[in-house]
Amino acid sequence: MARAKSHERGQALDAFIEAMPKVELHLHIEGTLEPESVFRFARRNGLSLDFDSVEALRRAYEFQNLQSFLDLYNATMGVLCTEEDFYDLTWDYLARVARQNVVHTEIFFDPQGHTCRGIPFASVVGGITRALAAGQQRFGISSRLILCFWRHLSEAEALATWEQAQPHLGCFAAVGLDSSEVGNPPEKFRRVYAKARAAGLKAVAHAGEEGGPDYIWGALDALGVERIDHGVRCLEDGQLVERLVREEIPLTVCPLSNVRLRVVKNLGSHSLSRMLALGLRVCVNSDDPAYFGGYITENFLAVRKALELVPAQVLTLGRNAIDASFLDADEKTVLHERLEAVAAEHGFGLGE
Ligand code: HPA
Ligand SMILES: [Zn+2]
Repeated sequence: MARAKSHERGQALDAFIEAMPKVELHLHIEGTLEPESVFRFARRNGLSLDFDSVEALRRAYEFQNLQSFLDLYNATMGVLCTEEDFYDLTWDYLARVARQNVVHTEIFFDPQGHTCRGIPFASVVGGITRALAAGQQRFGISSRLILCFWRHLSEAEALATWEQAQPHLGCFAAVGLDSSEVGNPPEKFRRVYAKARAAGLKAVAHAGEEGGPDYIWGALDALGVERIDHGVRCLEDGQLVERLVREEIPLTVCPLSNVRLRVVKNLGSHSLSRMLALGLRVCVNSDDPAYFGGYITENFLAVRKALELVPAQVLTLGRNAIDASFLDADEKTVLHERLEAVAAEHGFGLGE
């Protein structure tokens, strides 16, 4: 009887999760490259692949750690060649998450993964930004674009990328830092981040995914970031947790990614609930959904079930994402009102 009741409550919360207007803040657009699209882009660009079928490629989506994922991710993005490819990739993502009620998304892209193959910077940015504008028109999804530096490359290469970005600065809300974390600490990118912040961009960085708490301290102190991407390893350092809580630094947590990259053993042992209880500003995101088994709704549904989240926790995650976004205050107010309205319709009112 008690079990039936709790099953019903779970189902009601899942219905709310599906309907909830969602904000995504940690999404690599190249990580939305579904196996079918890898083949479609390869075909139209006359490229051959190391895999002879979509199924064979999907079977390769089995990772031991961050690096084994990055090796495949960096290789498959090689099918993206033309502005049209970047447009289609971004459009496909927006069309898919429109069905998941995503209302705002802040998207990373990795320019160095393309310019290193001779693809013009302008083709990459042009295709993505045209699709984002079309997505706003067609689906009402607002967006921001975040230029990421690959941290396994040198500081000089990041500075050269920053120079290439100059004609397009109006397209970017922020700079970010991704790729192989351990051995490539934030301090390596102090100067390029200083330039980006001086140009009026905001700053975020992946830190505390595979790297320890030092990488989070470094991102805050050397790079001046406003958000930490992942950040789950902050729990190993009480003083750091205190600071993140006190300074209200958002952490863009990606549960399915953490499982697939073996940052955590399984979802049931994920620290998301603990982080919420500590007052950390966590939100739920998909990272590289084509590779990790789910977009934002699947991430929410999976943690709801594995961690037995209650409505108040789901609402806090939704509210945190709105607050952590780079939208202005009026835009945030509108999204909060939309979220609370849908929550009320589902019987999960304010104060839950
Ligand atoms: O989760 C990630 N970590 C680091 N680099 C990445 N590039 C795409 N996804 C990731
Ligand atoms: Zn990421």
